Amino acid sequence: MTVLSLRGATKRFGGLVAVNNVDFDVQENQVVGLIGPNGSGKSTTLNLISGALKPTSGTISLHGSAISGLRPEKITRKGISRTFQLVRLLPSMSVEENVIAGAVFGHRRRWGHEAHAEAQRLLDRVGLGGKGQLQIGQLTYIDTKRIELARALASDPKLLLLDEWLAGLNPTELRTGIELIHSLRDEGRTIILVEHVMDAIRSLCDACVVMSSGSKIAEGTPAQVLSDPEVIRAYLGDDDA
Ligand SMILES: Nc1ncnc2c1ncn2[C@@H]1O[C@H](COP(=O)(O)OP(=O)(O)OP(=O)(O)O)[C@@H](O)[C@H]1O
Repeated sequence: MTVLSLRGATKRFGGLVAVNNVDFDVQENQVVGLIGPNGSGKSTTLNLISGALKPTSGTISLHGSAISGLRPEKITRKGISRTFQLVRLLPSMSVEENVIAGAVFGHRRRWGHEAHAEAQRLLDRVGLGGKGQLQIGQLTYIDTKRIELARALASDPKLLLLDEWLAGLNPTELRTGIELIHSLRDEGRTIILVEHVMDAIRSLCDACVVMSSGSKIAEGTPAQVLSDPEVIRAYLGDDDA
């Protein structure tokens, strides 16, 4: 079953076309990698899906209903939740309170004791068990990424958007992170990940969409797209061509 469809999705910033007429579908329970060189439009595409930005033209549908143009909180309530490339947390709140904020405002809204219990479960899940009472400023970078994931999961999303969530992790943490994403898929979630870590793309993704200069240039399994000459050219640049 198709969870998400982009048709002609386009975003202009003045004269710059950051996302140019992009089409792709994401099937239920798939992990889809959105890859491409720096500045190719991946984060902007995630922003169009999550509602942080409105498309200039084109349509984005969730389970067949258009969501393009809806406000981000409406889209979250419909079951899409995300992490940000630059971690965004509420610095004056504790770790647990940040996760509870996700539960209160999300798709599946929880309050009081239920929100607290769920926050504890999610903190355990992402490897932050016992750290719920710490302040955000006391955490390492990696732990802030873990909280972002717990906060995104607190709304019980059907579709999870991960924007370079694995960036900056050391090899051991990367293995743990990849296992964590696998386990999220195993519990029935659909995931789109923007990622530069190719080992993660190879081991996690059922399908990849490759972008370059705002356009989709390839689509297929990781093995297919990563051996596609146009994709290799886009990553390496045309200088040696
Ligand atoms: N708010 C904005 N205003 C103007 N230009 C923008 C804005 N956001 C992104 N851009 C431009 O749109 C293009 C695509 O940027 P985007 O961040 O989507 O690329 P990306 O593929 O996610 O890159 P990276 O891998 O470096 O994160 C870039 O040229 C960028 O400078």
